[in-house]
Amino acid sequence: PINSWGYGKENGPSVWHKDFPVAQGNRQSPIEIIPKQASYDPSLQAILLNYDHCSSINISNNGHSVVVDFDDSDDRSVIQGGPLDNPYRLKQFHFHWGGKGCHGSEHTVAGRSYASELHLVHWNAVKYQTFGEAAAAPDGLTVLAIFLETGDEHRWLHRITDTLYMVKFKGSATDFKSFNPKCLLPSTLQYWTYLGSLTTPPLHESVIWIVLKEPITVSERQLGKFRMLLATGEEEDQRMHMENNYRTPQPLKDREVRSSN
Ligand SMILES: Cc1ccnc(S(N)(=O)=O)n1
Ligand SMILES: [Zn+2]
Repeated sequence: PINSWGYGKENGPSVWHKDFPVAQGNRQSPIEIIPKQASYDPSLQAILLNYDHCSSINISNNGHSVVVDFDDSDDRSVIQGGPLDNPYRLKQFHFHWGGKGCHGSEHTVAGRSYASELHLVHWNAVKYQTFGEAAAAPDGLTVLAIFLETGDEHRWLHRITDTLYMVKFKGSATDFKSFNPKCLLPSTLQYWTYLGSLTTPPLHESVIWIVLKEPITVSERQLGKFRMLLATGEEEDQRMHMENNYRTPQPLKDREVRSSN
């Protein structure tokens, strides 16, 4: 059935096109970013994140990733500037990661992949009434992508990794209030931007991607806690760890990648 997609051999990215033909479309994500081929665009503005009154609601395991949802009933948490024509509201953030070693990110940079990638998903509430409507529109969403590399412990990520045991099973959720994702940003907000898609089904071609150049550093121990999450529910007897939940780079086709600097 259409909702059984995953990252396994039988239901992974190589067969998603059967249920979601747009998987073979002209603006799919992720992509390999080749810095030397990106064009510096002086008209690109700085990214502005107004997350100060953000209100996270809960953290949950949807079987594909771990997701922190936000109250998007008003413009309290928005991203603006950069390539965007208007503010976009923060809806949720989630992660993609590997099994071990340095694979796990979705976007790659000149062939190099990172251990993980954080996606902050925002929607255009100026032009569209609901997230669902925006998710189907070519300028409906913007996702801020942040690379995670392994090294020293991240001083704030523990607030997330310490709760992961409570959402071990697919379908589990727990309260997760007043978490401001600004603490997960790198020190500079230089970025690449291009037009792409959701990287998981339904793969809608509705995302203005903003990929930060500077990764954040997390420890192997912190990353290991993500790998303890299960892609299976508490009632299922075949336990499957949630790891390698990333799609590999898709054809760039007729797109350009712009650089902020
Ligand atoms: C909300 C949502 C759904 C599907 N895929 C994504 S992603 N991985 O492109 O950010 N986000
Ligand atoms: Zn994602």
